[in-house]
Amino acid sequence: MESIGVLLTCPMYTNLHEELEKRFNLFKLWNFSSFKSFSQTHANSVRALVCDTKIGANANTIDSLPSLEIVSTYGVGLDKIDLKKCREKGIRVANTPDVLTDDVADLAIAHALAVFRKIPHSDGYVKNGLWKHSEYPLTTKFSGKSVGIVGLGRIGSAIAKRAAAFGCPVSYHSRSEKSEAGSSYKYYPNILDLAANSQILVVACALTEETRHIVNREVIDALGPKGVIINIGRGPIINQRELVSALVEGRLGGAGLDVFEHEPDVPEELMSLENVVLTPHVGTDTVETCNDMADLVIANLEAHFSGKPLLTPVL
Ligand SMILES: O=CC(=O)O
Repeated sequence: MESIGVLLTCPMYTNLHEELEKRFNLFKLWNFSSFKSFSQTHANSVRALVCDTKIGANANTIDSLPSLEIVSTYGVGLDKIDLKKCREKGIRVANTPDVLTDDVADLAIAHALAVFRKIPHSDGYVKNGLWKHSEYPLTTKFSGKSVGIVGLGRIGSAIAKRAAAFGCPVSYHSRSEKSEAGSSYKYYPNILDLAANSQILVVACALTEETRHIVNREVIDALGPKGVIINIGRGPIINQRELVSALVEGRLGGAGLDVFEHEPDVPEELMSLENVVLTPHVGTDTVETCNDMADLVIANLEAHFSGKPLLTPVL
């Protein structure tokens, strides 16, 4: 397959780059001054595109690559891929679900614990020598808090399982009631009712036109000044301006955020809040999971170019 042109949209994971380079004719977009300068010389050679959550495959990219057959994304989210365009042009799409579920769910729980028990803040307290002067103030219990999950897909379900193990009653909102959730988790057809009946709201749904800003001022106010929002999904699912003002004004109790509306920019107002825990979109970023994701990206490409069924097809 050495002659098959594969375009990598941005730096992802060194092992993935190396493994792709062994198997394909790999083009790294960031080695060119612009997409235009790349496509002027190499557009016809590209039969596959490997993208991620930072740089995906928009309509312009897809239209500029006349030989494109498959988009294999290093991640589960599809919000940076123009799926409609891929469908129209018969371009296959694959992602890396399942292998990353545990890590993202673990991080959601870690964020909840970090916010309620103020772990990063109390870590700073010890490291800055403040413990010698006074005891650390009391924090808030996480076990047993009611957890409302927005989106009970693979990741949302894994978070529900973990939250239940902490004795947290779990409810959820999604487009439709999930039969497999049975009587374990209460379903709210309306996100406002979910927020009003939860102490923690965990955002775990995909970003789509329907879910953009689904967590708005009303939802934040329904959660209230003791409520906590955890977001391991995508930044734009929450109206970030409203989230920041609710945190600054004390209308929301705290937040654990792995994703933001304009990554890597994070609102300055959040930096000094001790009830806010921030991580740089690292839900899937463990060595184990990144290796599994890289293997899956490659396995999907190899399956496609050998005429076999994709392992994890989206389209
Ligand atoms: O954000 C990470 C992913 O979509 O896999």
